Amino acid sequence: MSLLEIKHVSGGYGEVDIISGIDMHVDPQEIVTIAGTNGAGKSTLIKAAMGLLPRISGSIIFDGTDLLALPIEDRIRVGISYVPQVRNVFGALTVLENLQVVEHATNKQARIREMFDLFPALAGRRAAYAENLSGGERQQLAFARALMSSPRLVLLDEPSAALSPALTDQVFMEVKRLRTIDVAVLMVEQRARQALAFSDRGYILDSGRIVLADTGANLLANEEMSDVYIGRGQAPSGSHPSHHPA
Ligand SMILES: Nc1ncnc2c1ncn2[C@@H]1O[C@H](COP(=O)(O)OP(=O)(O)OP(=O)(O)O)[C@@H](O)[C@H]1O
Repeated sequence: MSLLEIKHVSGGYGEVDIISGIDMHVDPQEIVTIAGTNGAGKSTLIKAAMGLLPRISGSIIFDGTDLLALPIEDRIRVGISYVPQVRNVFGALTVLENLQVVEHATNKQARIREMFDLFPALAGRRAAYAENLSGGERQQLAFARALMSSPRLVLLDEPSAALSPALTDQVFMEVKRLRTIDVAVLMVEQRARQALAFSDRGYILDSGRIVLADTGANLLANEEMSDVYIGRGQAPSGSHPSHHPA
C-alpha cells in the first residue's frame, strides 16, 4: 500500500478549480517531484496533499487514514509534515527555540538531540537567531522543524527557492538523506532537471492537471516533455534514482 494516495482531488481558493482530477501516490522512502510551468498549480497541489486548501474534493489517504476527515492539527500526528516555501522558520527565535516550539513532538528533548545529530551545522548555531542564519542553514532548520514530529512523509515546497547553486546542491543532499531515516518526500521544484535526477518518480503539472507521470529518469529522457516542462541544462553527474521505480 502507498504511504500517500491522492485520488480525484480537485480544489482551489475560491470557486475556480486551481487543481483538477489529481491522482498520485507516494510510497515509503520515495522521493517524488512535482514539476511544471509557472502558475500550473504546483504549490497548490502540495498544499492539497495535506488538505490545506479552502475548497477541496476527492480523497487523500495517508497510511490508511482519511486525511480530509481529520482536523488539520491532527494530520501532523499521523505522520505527514509540510515545509512551506517562505516563512518556514521563526526569525526572532533562536535555532533551539525554533525546535522547542514545535507542538507535535513527543520526547522533545531527545528529538532535538536527534535533529542536531542529523544537522550538525545547526547544533553549532543553536543560540543564533534564525533570521541571522544563511539560506542553507535556514532551510536545514525548516527541515528539522518538520522532522520534529517524526513524520514518514514531508511535503517540501521549493526547498531550493532563493538559494545559490552551491546551497541548492547542499539542500538537495539533505533531501536525499531523508529516505535513509525512513522519510518519504513529495516536493515541488523549479530546478526540476536537477531534482528529477535524484527523484524516484515525478509528475508534470500543466494548468492544474497531471499531464505525465513517470520515473525521474524517464521524464528526463523524454525530450519533448523535457523541453516544455523541465527546461534544458545538464543534470549533475553521478546522480540517479537509486530505487523504487514507478
Ligand atoms: N492563496 C491564494 N489565494 C488565491 N489564489 C491563489 C493563492 N495561491 C495561489 N493562487 C493562484 O493559484 C494559481 C496557481 O498558483 P500556484 O502557486 O499553485 O502555482 P505554481 O505552479 O506553484 O506557480 P509558481 O511556479 O509560479 O510558483 C495561480 O493562478 C495563483 O494566482
